[in-house]
Amino acid sequence: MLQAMNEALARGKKVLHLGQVATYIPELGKADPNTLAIATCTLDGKISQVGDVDKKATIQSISKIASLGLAISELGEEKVFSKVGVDPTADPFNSIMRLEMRKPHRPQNPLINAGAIVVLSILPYHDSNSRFLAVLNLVRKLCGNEKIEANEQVYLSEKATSDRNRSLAYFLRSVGAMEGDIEDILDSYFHQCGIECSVKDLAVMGATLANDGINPITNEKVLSPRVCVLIRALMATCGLYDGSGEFAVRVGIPAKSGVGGGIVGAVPGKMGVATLGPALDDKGNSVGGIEAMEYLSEKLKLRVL
Ligand SMILES: NC(=O)CC[C@H](N)C(=O)O
Repeated sequence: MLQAMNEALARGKKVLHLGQVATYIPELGKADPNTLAIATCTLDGKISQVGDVDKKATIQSISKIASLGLAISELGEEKVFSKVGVDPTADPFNSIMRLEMRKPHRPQNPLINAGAIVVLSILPYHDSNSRFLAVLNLVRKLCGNEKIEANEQVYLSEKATSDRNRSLAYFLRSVGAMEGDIEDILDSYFHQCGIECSVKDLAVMGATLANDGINPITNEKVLSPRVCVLIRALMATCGLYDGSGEFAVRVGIPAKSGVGGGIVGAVPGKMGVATLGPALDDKGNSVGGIEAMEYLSEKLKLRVL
């Protein structure tokens, strides 16, 4: 295992120069583009990790898995998927265009920004902080790490600059696709995107999703098997936005990326696999992470798609 991971790391490091760290959230611009780490967690709880494993990064869009899991668990799939669709998009994660063009004006899936914001708006909590704490609690359980916290600088940096997400949310409310206090809903969105994890945390999250909701480290039942089936299907089709098709062809594992540089993969019945490398391609996905996962998937025969 470790040998294959070290080879994957070397492959990934070779392409880091092709990517750039996200700068549209100013704090993310401080990340070191030359770092890359890989971790795996098997369903019998064995963790392996290589590379810059001490680095942490904010999970950004990976948090959308947790808020979706929470929403389906608390409200049921029928209610959630009456507000957001389950179809992939060929548009960037923060695109506005199709929200106006498509009728009804419903975000195409819960893993693009518009969809994730709508999902947060229907969660049965009364304010930003209680919504955020529920998502944080679920991330901690998925990762089996009670010490996970948000990086307040990254959260506040996004909050201070996120005109695009504000535009999405106010537009959605204007067409009746969501209700509520937009600034309060967005505050919990920015806060959950700022949750900070190590590559090991992400590998355990992937393993919990691969294990139908039972965390292989803590043995806690975190999500139901049905919720995990839905999340994995959406990861496979929408997890890397407009890069999802290419990722399915190259890697073949249900996965979710974030602009902090993380990618979480869930190989059903086998393992979680994660990478952390903040140099991103033009779709906001980790260049080194994709390259490393492609190698590892081939070498360890992890492909399921
Ligand atoms: N792709 C991402 O990780 C996007 C998340 C980020 N917080 C945003 O809304 O822009």
